[in-house]
Amino acid sequence: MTARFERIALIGLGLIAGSIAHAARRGDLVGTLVGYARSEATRAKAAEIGLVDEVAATAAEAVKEADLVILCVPVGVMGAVAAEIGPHLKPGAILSDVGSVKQTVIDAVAPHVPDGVHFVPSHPVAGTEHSGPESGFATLYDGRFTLLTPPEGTDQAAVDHLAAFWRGLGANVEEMEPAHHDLVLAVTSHAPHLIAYTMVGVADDLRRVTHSEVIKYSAAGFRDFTRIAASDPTMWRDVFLNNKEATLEILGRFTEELFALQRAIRTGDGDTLHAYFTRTRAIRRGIIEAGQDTDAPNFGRGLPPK
Ligand SMILES: NC(=O)C1=CN([C@@H]2O[C@H](COP(=O)(O)OP(=O)(O)OC[C@H]3O[C@@H](n4cnc5c(N)ncnc54)[C@H](O)[C@@H]3O)[C@@H](O)[C@H]2O)C=CC1
Ligand SMILES: O=C(O)C(=O)Cc1ccc(O)cc1
Repeated sequence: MTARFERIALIGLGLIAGSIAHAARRGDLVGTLVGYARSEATRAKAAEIGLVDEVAATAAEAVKEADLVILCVPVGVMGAVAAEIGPHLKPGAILSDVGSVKQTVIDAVAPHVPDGVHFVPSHPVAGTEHSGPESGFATLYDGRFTLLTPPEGTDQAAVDHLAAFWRGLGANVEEMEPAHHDLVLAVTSHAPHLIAYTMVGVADDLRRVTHSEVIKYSAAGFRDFTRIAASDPTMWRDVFLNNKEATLEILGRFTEELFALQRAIRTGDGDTLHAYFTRTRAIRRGIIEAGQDTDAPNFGRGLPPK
């Protein structure tokens, strides 16, 4: 199965599209890259830095003749963009997206996909807190997962072609049910982002009492929170509004556990705290042992011998 496409259109030209462009060129996976973004300033910047071969004046213009179209816009506007480009998609083309939420995106996009166009939703589980056309880089997807969530009955050749493309970009590819994807991501990404936003907000409130000490004495954990809390506000507003149920479910459980630990602290119940932290430490070690933390210093080598 070839991983290459002759003409790829990227709608939205930020971190994720930019990284696809760089990685596709690195892997010689594309003939011509065409791009479109809503703002004139973003289109001008993309043209200036040569992010794509052609910058189109409209989304409809961008997708004409493209064999692969990838929607790289915030989750909340996927449906509107699909409505705009739907009538202009080439028969036989693959339409995909990179949204962090899958079920609502599928519900919003699918009605605008004409017969003969194959809709294969995807989610690269890789990113940074940066956004915009200059933030992309070729290695973003290396060794990371991209999850494909094709609706039932999707053309298998189209799924295989898109999977081969993502592998060419450096990713490991797996398929998942959309609703399951949204629950998993609520636990591993969406709820943690909300917690980071909250923690940084609390620290900012405290700063008025402690002056600059909150920033000055930030330990590594809090610095990571500030990095995550610097992520794009539009993108994350849309993630929460579109993965409402799963995120609320996980946050409900989170607050219950938090209350239990709060109580253990108040009552001096060290056994509960120690048992809890022992369990969570084992989870982290399990991730490293399975070789699944590509950022860990010992990635791929497991834990040092005991
Ligand atoms: N940032 C991250 O770490 C990750 C983001 N994603 C998903 O990827 C998508 C894009 O995110 P980023 O590249 O980070 O965002 P970004 O903010 O860097 O880029 C978004 C782009 O979409 C354009 N845009 C916004 N509304 C538009 C519209 N109505 N029509 C045309 N263009 C429009 C903007 O001009 C910008 O070029 C989002 O759906 C996000 O959930 C997925 C994985 C990781
Ligand atoms: O920067 C981080 O720590 C991230 O968590 C990146 C990220 C953000 C959104 C996604 O849907 C997937 C990955």
